[in-house]
Amino acid sequence: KRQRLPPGPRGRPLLGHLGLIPKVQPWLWFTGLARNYGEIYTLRILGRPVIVLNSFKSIEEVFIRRSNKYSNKPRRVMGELSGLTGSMSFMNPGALLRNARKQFTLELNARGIQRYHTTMEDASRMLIQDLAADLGCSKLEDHVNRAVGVVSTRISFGHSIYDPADPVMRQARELADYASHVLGGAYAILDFFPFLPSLPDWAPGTGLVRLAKSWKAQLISLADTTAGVVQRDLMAGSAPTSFMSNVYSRMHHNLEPEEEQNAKMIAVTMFAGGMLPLQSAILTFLHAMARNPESQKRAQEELDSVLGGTRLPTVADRAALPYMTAILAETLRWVPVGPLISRKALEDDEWNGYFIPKGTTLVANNWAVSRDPVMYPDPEQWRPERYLDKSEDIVNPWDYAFGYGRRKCPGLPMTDTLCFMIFATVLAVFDIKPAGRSIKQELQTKGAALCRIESAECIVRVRSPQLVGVCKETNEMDLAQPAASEPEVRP
Ligand code: HEM
Repeated sequence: KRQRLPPGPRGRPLLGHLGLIPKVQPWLWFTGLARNYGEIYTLRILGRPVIVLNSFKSIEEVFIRRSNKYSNKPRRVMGELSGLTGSMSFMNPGALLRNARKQFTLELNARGIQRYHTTMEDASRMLIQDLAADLGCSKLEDHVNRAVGVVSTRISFGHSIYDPADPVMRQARELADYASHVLGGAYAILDFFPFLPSLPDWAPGTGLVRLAKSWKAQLISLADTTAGVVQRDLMAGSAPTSFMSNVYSRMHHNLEPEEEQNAKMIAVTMFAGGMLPLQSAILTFLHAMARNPESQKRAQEELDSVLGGTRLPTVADRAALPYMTAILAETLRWVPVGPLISRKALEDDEWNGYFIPKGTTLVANNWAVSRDPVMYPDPEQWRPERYLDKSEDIVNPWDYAFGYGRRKCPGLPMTDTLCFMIFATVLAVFDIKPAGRSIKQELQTKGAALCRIESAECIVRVRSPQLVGVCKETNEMDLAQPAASEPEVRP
């Protein structure tokens, strides 16, 4: 019997489903289709198949068990034109990606990240100070960006940038935002008509090419600026430990120009690439706490029982705070930062009685996984307890929220520790409350390749003035210096 693609909804003549996929919260549309067409279905875009996988089991079988065939990314011409193919998320498997992931992981695996624990604890305290000075949370996103930025820049090139309006931070945030739109297919017209870039400048559609060139210039300037800072510090003999300083020191400054260029791109990815997902997770947490006072109270009781209300949490307290870890798991599930993850089939394949032609785009619908009512009863409800009840057959959100197989997010260990520190410190010091009288019941999300809640809608009230005082003792000088207690773990 001739094998076929998974069945799916009918599209329009020629266009297929092009134009039918909503620009706002597309993950809801993809998930809605799964209710009618089952956990695997096919869409068509201009005649090309797109297979959507909507269950953890099917994604695991394809993206993880067959990751040798499904680790390629769909082509993004706009990414190529703007130089983004030098950053990991846009690379295809090969020596360049292998090397980038190896270097990244060497710096930020669970052991490597220990060198930055103190920086993370200090950044959490800085966030407390910012919130204490703005209890109405009128500049909440700035405060979150500052805390995340301080850690990301410190790890990547050794300097903590405190001002969210700093040009380097602004450029990095803009670039990250642009990259997430490219990944999310905002400029897909170039993928379907890849000849557009070779048309003369005056031709319609070529404005995108000029736009790509300006982003490329911004990317190069950012990479050169940060590497320049590290070189200056090394010359002065005062370079704090960081990814970039470690690369230069390890290679005794004998880097080939191409190796140096690759390392610079990894450094930029390390701080710019992580900022938006971290920001999303922290805002989700604050929003969830504001609308779930019972859950907040339980977490605070757990914190008080361990800290006695007299000291701030540290990374070492993690094992004694299982409910805090459950809150982090529920944050990753409730608003999955990467709701739709794409791959391209490397070769013709057969799976589950279906034929998958070479070049087919496959989409892992992480939103659908997070809403699976069998794994997560009442999936729209915020319920961290679900991870503590060992009798429930439950998939750990760490197994999908960070992606799959050979492309799984290398920022996981950093996220895990930083989010834990920030969540625990905020709850030890503040009560989080809704910003208005009531809070919208329906969860509103926004974004492209990266998803986040529309608005955190919260304010804070000090529950421990004593701990706010402890946070004030952390000053910016402490953050700027490598802490003496940071262990040296590099081989
Ligand atoms: C809440 C935090 C985060 C979440 C939920 C998250 C999620 C993801 C997801 C879903 C992917 C796609 C994986 C795939 O294609 O299978 C990814 C890739 C990636 N993430 Fe994260 N991420 C987070 C934080 C970070 C941080 C802090 C960094 C940097 C320090 C980072 C760096 C990267 C990189 C470089 C890739 C590309 C990997 C590749 O394509 O090989 N992420 N992340």
